[in-house]
This record gives sequence, C-alpha cells and structure tokens, in this order.
Amino acid sequence: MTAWSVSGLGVGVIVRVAFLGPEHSFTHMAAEKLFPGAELVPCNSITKVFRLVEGYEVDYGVVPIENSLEGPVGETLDNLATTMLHIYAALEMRIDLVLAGRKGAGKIYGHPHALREAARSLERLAPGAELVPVPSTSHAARQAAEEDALCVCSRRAAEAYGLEIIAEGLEDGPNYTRFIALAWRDQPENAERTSIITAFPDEPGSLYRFLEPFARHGVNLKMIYSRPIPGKPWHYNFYIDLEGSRLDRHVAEALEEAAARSLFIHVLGSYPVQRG
Ligand SMILES: O=C(O)C(=O)C[C@]1(C(=O)O)C=C[C@@H](O)C=C1
Repeated sequence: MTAWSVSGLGVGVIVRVAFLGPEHSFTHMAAEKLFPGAELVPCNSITKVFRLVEGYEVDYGVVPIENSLEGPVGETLDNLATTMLHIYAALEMRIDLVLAGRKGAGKIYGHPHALREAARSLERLAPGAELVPVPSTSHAARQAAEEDALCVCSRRAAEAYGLEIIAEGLEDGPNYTRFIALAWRDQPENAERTSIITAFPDEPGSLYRFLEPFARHGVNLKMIYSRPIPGKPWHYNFYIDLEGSRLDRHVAEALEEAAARSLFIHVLGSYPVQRG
C-alpha cells in the first residue's frame, strides 16, 4: 500500500482518481501529475468520469476542459452545467502529438481535438487519408494497433501500443490543454482561479451590466465561453473564469453584485492551477 496524502486526507489513505482513458491518454498523464501515487481508474468517456465521482466510486475525476488551439471541450462544459461537483484543481500541460502506425494506411484515428490540432500536418503527411474520430488519443492508438492503421496520439501511447512513430511535432503551433480535477469540494484557501456558470435575460445590455462589477473591483477575467442550453434553442449559458479566490474580498463583492444582474450564478469552485 503506497503512502499518499492530499490536503484534507491523511497520509496512508489511497485516493482513487477516474480519468478519460484508456491508459496513456494525455488525461492519464494529467491525472498522474495532479495525484501522484493515486490509484487511477480509466473511463471510456468524460461523462463516465463525472458519474464515477458523483456516485462516490472514486474520490476525484480528471477531464480536459480547454485546448489552446481548439478551444473548449463541449462534453466537459455540458456536464459542468448540470453536476453538483466542484473544480478542485487544474493543470495546464503541453501536448506533443505524433503520427504513429503503418505508413501509407488509409485511416487515421484520433480524438477530434487532436485531429484538429494537427490538421495542417496531416494534410501534408497523409493527404486523402480518412480521419476517424474516437473518444481519446489512447483509444486511437489502441484502435490503430488492432487494425494496422494510423493514429494521432502521444509518444507514450504509440510506444505502449507498439506503433511505429512516423512523424513528431504534428501540432500547428504551441499546444496546451487545461485539465480539471472534479471533486465534491473546491480549494478556496489555496486558489488562483474561480470558475462560474451564469446566464442573462435576453435583453440589450445584460452582458455589459453583468461584467461591470468585475471591472470596477479589478477582477481579471481569464476565459469566457457561451454554450447553448440543451432544450432551449438560442439560449446560452456563459462559462467564465476569474483570477483569484471566491474568498478574496474583491472577488466576493464582484460576484455578489454580478449575481443580482444575472438569472443565476453557479460557482463551480476556486482552485489552484498547476503548470507543466
Ligand atoms: O486525453 C486525451 O488523450 C484526449 O484524447 C483528450 C484531449 C482533449 O480533449 O483535449 C486531450 C488533450 C489533447 O488536446 C487532445 C485530446
């Protein structure tokens, strides 16, 4: 039994962490960095990771939320809109993609984000190949090994599934993905960032009025995305990341004033951000 400690849990407690798998996905590497020594549980979808944490089958879950080239991960944002879980921590990690498998094969498996991140290189290296989306980069490597095809994945996944590496550095520019750890609590005492979900009445100036308190209290916004609300065509939830903790006075005051100018504010959590 490995001794392991995370703030709030004692040494000697083994934590269980679900991640988007199978083994050797980028999310697997992120889970290893966020929870060294933990027991890691692969899941075949992001939604499954949420369900395992919600069902108390694991202590934490790790999922991708945003890529610096391709933007937000829709499945993660949609689950955040309905879950009672919080964001406990985040990790920004560099993503280095390789093309691996049998040279000249007509099919390239990949996670849709990874295929887009490598779009220009793939056009050059394998023009005319069929791009086949699968749930993760390690799933792509496993599938390519089974079918003697090609895939876009990490060097580690290519090696683990016995694939020949045909090209490295496929990404179209500096490529980073932010991963989040989900839990039943956040870490406001130790936080660099706060994430919220909100929505506004469909009337002129509502977004402008909502943002004003953040400007006045000097709260820096780090990210803002809107996503359609399922079942309500042309209505949107807004996902906003702020610098600071919900316990910081200027953040708390801005949130309280902004809440009065929106339909609701759901605070997903205040949490530390790890890099590398
Ligand atoms: O974790 C993986 O390997 C994934 O396939 C997921 C994911 C993502 O959704 O962003 C993670 C990192 C890369 O940006 C490409 C794909």
